[in-house]
Amino acid sequence: MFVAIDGPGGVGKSTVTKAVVAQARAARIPVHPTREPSDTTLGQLARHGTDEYREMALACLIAADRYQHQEREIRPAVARGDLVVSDRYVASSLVLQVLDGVGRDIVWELNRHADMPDIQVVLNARADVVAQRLSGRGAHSRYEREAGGTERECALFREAARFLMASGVRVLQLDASSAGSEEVARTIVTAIKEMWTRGRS
Ligand SMILES: Nc1ncnc2c1ncn2[C@@H]1O[C@H](COP(=O)(O)OP(=O)(O)O)[C@@H](O)[C@H]1O
Ligand SMILES: Cc1cn([C@H]2C[C@H](O)[C@@H](COP(=O)(O)OP(=O)(O)O)O2)c(=O)[nH]c1=O
Repeated sequence: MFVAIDGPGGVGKSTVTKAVVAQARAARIPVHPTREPSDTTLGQLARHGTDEYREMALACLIAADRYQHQEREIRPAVARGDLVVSDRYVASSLVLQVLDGVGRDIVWELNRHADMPDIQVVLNARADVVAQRLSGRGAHSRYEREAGGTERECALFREAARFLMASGVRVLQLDASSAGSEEVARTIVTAIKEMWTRGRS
């Protein structure tokens, strides 16, 4: 089973992903945590290259890393029977590459051969709350440094959630404005357990 957790920078994805992994392990589910960009050489080029690479070049670099990640890590872990939990996936491209000036149709086409997650979590929150968390943690990328970026990012994640749902993906939209990360994680793990048990009965 494959779960992706996406949302604006600073909303709490990494924190919630760690809590989901811990709670799923406590429920004796074998978990393979991962993230995108991946921790390979290609992924590091993307993660640390958002100032150097832009638009189509970055969209292709991110997609290339995603296909490599899928082939080498996600599919083998799913085949072993692990729950794969990825901090960021295609939904992030539908927002960040679009913010970067690439049309959504082109981003979607570049990602056409990417396996869709069994559950796509879109973690969102009020833009002022996200901006505050981001300033507390410090910006990690060009997108996070741009003024007014958070508001557009939050709105685009809502749009991406609708787009993915319309494309047949099971999307779980959660608001992390006032809920703590453990509470958000519990909601996600409940949805995972439901599907996990069904898949094994
Ligand atoms: N549910 C939450 N409530 C309050 N603060 C949170 C919550 N989730 C994360 N944080 C804090 O917000 C900041 C950004 O979280 P992080 O997990 O790094 O976000 P992301 O991975 O989405 O960029 C961190 O300082 C983290 O401790
Ligand atoms: C997954 C993904 C990441 N990125 C970029 C956004 C970020 O600048 C960078 C790293 O992701 P990010 O999760 O923000 O890194 P950190 O763990 O440091 O907070 O990769 C895209 O542009 N598109 C994508 O689809």
